[in-house]
Amino acid sequence: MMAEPREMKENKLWHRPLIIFITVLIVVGIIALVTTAVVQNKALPKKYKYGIVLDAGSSHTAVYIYEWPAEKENNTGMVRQTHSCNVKGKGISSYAARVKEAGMSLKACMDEAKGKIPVRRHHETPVYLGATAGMRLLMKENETQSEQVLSSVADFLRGYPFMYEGARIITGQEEGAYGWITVNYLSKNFHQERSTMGALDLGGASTQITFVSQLRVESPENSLHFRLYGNDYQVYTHSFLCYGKDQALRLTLAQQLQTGDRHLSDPCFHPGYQQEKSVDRVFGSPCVSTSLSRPTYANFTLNGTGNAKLCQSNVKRIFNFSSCTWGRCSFNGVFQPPVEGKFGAFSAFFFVMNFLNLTSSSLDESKEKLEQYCSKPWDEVKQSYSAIPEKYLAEYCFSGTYILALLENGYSFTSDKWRDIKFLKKIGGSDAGWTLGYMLNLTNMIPAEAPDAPPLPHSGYVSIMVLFSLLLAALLLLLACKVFGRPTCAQNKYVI
Ligand SMILES: O=P(O)(O)OP(=O)(O)OP(=O)(O)OC[C@H]1O[C@@H](n2cnc3c(O)ncnc32)[C@H](O)[C@@H]1O
Ligand SMILES: [Ca+2]
Repeated sequence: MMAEPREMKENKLWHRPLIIFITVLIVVGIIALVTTAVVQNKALPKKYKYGIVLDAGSSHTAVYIYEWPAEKENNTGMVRQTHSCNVKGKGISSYAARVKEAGMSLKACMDEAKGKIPVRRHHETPVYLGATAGMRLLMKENETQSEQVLSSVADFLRGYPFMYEGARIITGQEEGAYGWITVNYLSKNFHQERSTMGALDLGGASTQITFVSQLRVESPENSLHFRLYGNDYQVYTHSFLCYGKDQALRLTLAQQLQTGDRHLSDPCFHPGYQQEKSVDRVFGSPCVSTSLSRPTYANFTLNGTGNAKLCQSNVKRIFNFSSCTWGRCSFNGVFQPPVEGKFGAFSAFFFVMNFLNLTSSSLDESKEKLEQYCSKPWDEVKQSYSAIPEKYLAEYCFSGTYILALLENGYSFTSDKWRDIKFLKKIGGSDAGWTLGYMLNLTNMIPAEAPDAPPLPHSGYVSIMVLFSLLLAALLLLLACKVFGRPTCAQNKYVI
């Protein structure tokens, strides 16, 4: 080995601290880089937000509590139902004659909501009340009473520590649209290219049908346009007031009472079923056409005969198929394009079809099973289902027949299209219904454009940062070795 010239040796001596300094600087830099990346991207402790929606239906009121992670509120599918409470008693429209009590009827469920939502979130939790067909009917009958009922519930809700956001009657169009948004949001159908699902809702006083139609929606009142998460949707919707299952029963009974006989043989009720009913209950409804003549007697006796075929022909009479001024109609002169795609059928569609065990039957099978069920003697039925309230039990034969007639004859779900209907109550733990869609819309949680997603998941981002930092360190060390030629660098030790 040749001796190094003296000058070179001196130069290398001052190199040592410089190299150490640079190396320390690089190491500190890398540590800072990695730490920043980790701290910056560390999953923050989840902060939840809450929302309350009261569904003031014709038959009853339900209170729903929703929850979502605050930082992800614009992502589809993040909001979920955490709690629901059924208000005891009937719907708010039944308080027309004692309006002061309407608000108080909500107390138990609202107190429960107070306990379910963390106290520190109360003041920022919005509360919405939406009333549907029962209140729409009361509004027609007696506007003052309907306003009084609404102000009674509004005043009561204002007394809670939540953020009161209004109590109003929603339109049938809104009810259909928000039901459609709910089922598709919960099914995560607004993602990219997934096709949407139609929504079928059967209440006590109205029923809604909503679906995406490729065919032009001829009537403007049935046409909705949405841009959600970057996609455009042309949606058909219609709400039939008076065609919920309770009002449909009244319409059917009123038709049958036209014979003038106080003894009504009704094929929609089980053989052996007998009940004294009030004429006023039937004809007092604003749904019962004034063109029908009202019997002079106060009560009539309903005798069940249990014949689903006859029941079906009675039920069909409440639909008017004779006039249509559009290209095609469902019934009562209402425009409807042919049904398209899959459908989710919820509320009473589910309660009834689930009870009758028809949720996965074909149309023909459903008709057959229903005939058998309706023909069962009432005593036998009562014995077999002693846990079910008589009010519901007595009406399943009628309700099942009505549902089949509405879907097949009303909306034209043929045997092959029948398979596209899924009877459901919940989707991933949240109830199907208009309430979630209503809240998502009012809190601006459904953006028109898709939110920017981070290009990498958190773990991937950190891994890449660490890998690149190490690579950078190795390169810099190598560079340092080349430049300063220290003996610590393996190859250089022998070269120099
Ligand atoms: O939409 P609107 O028309 O305002 O009415 P609603 O919201 O009160 O209607 P629901 O979906 O709550 O209920 C629809 C109907 O189903 C009935 N119902 C509820 N639970 C039921 C069950 O378990 N079995 C049978 N019927 C049921 C209820 O009495 C109504 O007649
Ligand atoms: Ca409803």
